[in-house]
Amino acid sequence: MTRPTSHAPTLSIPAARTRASSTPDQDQIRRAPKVLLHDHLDGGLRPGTIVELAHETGYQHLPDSDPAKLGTWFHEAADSGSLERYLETFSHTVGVMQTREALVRVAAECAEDLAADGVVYAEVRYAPEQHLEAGLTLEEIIEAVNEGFREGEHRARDDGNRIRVGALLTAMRHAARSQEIAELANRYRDDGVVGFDIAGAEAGFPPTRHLDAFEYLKRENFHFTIHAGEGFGLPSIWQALQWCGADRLGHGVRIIDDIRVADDGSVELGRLAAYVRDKRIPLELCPTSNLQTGAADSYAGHPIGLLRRLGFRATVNTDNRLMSGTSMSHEFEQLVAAFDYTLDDLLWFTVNGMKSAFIPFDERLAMINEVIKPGYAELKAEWLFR
Ligand SMILES: O=c1[nH]cnc2c1ncn2[C@@H]1O[C@H](CO)[C@@H](O)[C@H]1O
Ligand SMILES: [Zn+2]
Repeated sequence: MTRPTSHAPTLSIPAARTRASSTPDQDQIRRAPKVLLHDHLDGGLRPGTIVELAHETGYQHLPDSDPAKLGTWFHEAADSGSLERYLETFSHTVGVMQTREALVRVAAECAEDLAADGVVYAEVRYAPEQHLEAGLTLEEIIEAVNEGFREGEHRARDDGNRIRVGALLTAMRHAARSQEIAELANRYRDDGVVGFDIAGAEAGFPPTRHLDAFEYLKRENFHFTIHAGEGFGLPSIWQALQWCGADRLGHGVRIIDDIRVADDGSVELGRLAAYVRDKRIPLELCPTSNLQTGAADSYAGHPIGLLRRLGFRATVNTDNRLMSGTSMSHEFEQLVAAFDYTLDDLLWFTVNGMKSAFIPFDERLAMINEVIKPGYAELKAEWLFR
């Protein structure tokens, strides 16, 4: 009697696991479904569009009229190490975004560009009060941007890319229009606007200056995020959460100041950091932008590595694609290079982003289960067909 030869079928299992979770390449990162919660409309224009709009609208102050050189100018000027100087560059983008046509175009191209980069859900913010110079009303501005987003979504679909874009209305923290902008955000909540934000220089302009606006939004059961913990540290984060009641933190990267890592590698969270982690407060982290404004030194040294390990609700974002010469794919590429992240890590950040979005829960869940997870599952199986 011959005994059947025994094979070792388990051999292929660890190999499959290793390959499925190996380092994603550039093309996979681009095709991976991505979620973007923190992107400024006036920080993401195509350089060629700025040049054309400047010509059409008579804007005379551009530092360069060659699109490639202009793109480089933005990147270099924003690379100053200071948030205040970084923000000065916005005068040129805001300068060419003063007409209805310009706003529609910029918003449409924004949606198209994000979709081409594999972003499936984005919340894009801008400050309506900065687009009043040529006589548009705040309502006309909001409607023009909404129209542009819808147009961009359609054009993306024609190109085979699916994206959904919601607007966040920002009030400038040095100004005094936050109540008015908050009311407008609430008024347009069923028409393209998903939340509210404050932005601009942080030091010297604490979020409590705008407490009325935040309390109003809370009474209306609406959503808001607050730029905090970028140009200023823990007190700003604390106010944003405990006085103003922010749903998310724009950046929030300086929460790292409340985390102590001992020489033996043990980690201790201060009360605020523990609150942020335990209450699952989403952090809209923007690595490249932080390098430019001095909030972090290098990708490898960026707090996102530790925050991810500690299980904070960390999300990855672009902030300003033009000023930072970045995209969601570029942010992910840098993190993969710095932290050796796998597709599973990128999926984790993406699901965190979608969980933290301001659209209804059932829609977030459907995005996660029907778009994001299947997208990553497909990428993870690709090695089988190579
Ligand atoms: O990272 C940032 N921190 C604070 N403010 C910002 C940042 N990026 C852009 N803005 C400001 O937000 C306005 C509306 O989009 C921009 O005009 C810019 O002044
Ligand atoms: Zn920002």
